[in-house]
Amino acid sequence: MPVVGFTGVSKSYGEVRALADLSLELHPGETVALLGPNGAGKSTALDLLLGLKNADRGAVRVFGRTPEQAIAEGRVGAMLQSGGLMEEVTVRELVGLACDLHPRAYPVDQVLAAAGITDIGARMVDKLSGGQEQRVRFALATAGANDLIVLDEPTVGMDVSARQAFWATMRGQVEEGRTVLFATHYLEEADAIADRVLVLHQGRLIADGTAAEIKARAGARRITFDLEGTVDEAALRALPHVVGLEVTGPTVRIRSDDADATTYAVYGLGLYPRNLEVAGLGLEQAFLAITDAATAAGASAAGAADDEAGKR
Ligand SMILES: Nc1ncnc2c1ncn2[C@@H]1O[C@H](COP(=O)(O)OP(=O)(O)OP(=O)(O)O)[C@@H](O)[C@H]1O
Repeated sequence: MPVVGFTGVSKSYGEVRALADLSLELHPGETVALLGPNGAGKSTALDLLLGLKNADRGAVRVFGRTPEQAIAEGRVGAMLQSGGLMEEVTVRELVGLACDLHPRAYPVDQVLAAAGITDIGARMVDKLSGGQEQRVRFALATAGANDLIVLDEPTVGMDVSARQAFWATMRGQVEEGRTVLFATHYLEEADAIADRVLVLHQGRLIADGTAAEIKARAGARRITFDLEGTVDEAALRALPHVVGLEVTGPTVRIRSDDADATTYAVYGLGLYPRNLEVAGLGLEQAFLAITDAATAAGASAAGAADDEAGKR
């Protein structure tokens, strides 16, 4: 049974369509990054998964149950961006409360230690720095033995060492067999941590695979070299497998989905490229390439629809 199942899920806020016919499954033990530009629908998807909002159409299942049932059974822990922490309590009291409420709670001291906040246990919650507050949220999400942990931009506001400690703790959770789903704008985190990456764009799933697969799909490699004399952009653009071209003075940057064939063809033009480098695209560049292509496809589909409407 999948840990999470979205089947044909749509959700709108008035005129704004946040999710459009979204279907996906998460499997036990996966660490999944949910990526997408601002407004892509990530938080909406997580809110539906946690039963905080209802879908207009389609079904959301968590361990084969409704989100509310799965949460009531203590199978899901969540760390969200929104919502303030309770005031006028200490960190230890707040985490203790979360442990009291959890059907499968860990001892408070263990939760505090795992989140790296033992030393601020006596501090009032409303006196914390942004990064400390994030760690407290993390402690609340891991107060008990959850099978699924859902994190919305978990490391925002954390410094470098807090981030490293956070992900080390999460790795420990995954090693114990938990499934982790996290939304993020930090693509290097997705690349380093996730074994599966989902890309949402305008409420639709436009990519689903390992980071390596997504990089490969995005037009894979970047070829950079310098040329002497005038650069014939049209000739370079017409080379086989070129999916992007950028020329700055003597420097040519080509994005190619077959770097070997493109490089061979550069020599075939009788050119002598200097300082030649071939490098893989990073996940960030791949993400931009995929989402830009989806935006362009959406715009041309809208344009075609307008043309059709114009003909009528
Ligand atoms: N309560 C709401 N009322 C009206 N529109 C909303 C509401 N919540 C979200 N939206 C809209 O729905 C769309 C999806 O929003 P959502 O917050 O799910 O995106 P996101 O991918 O999490 O974005 P971000 O990366 O900026 O956090 C956006 O266009 C947003 O403006």
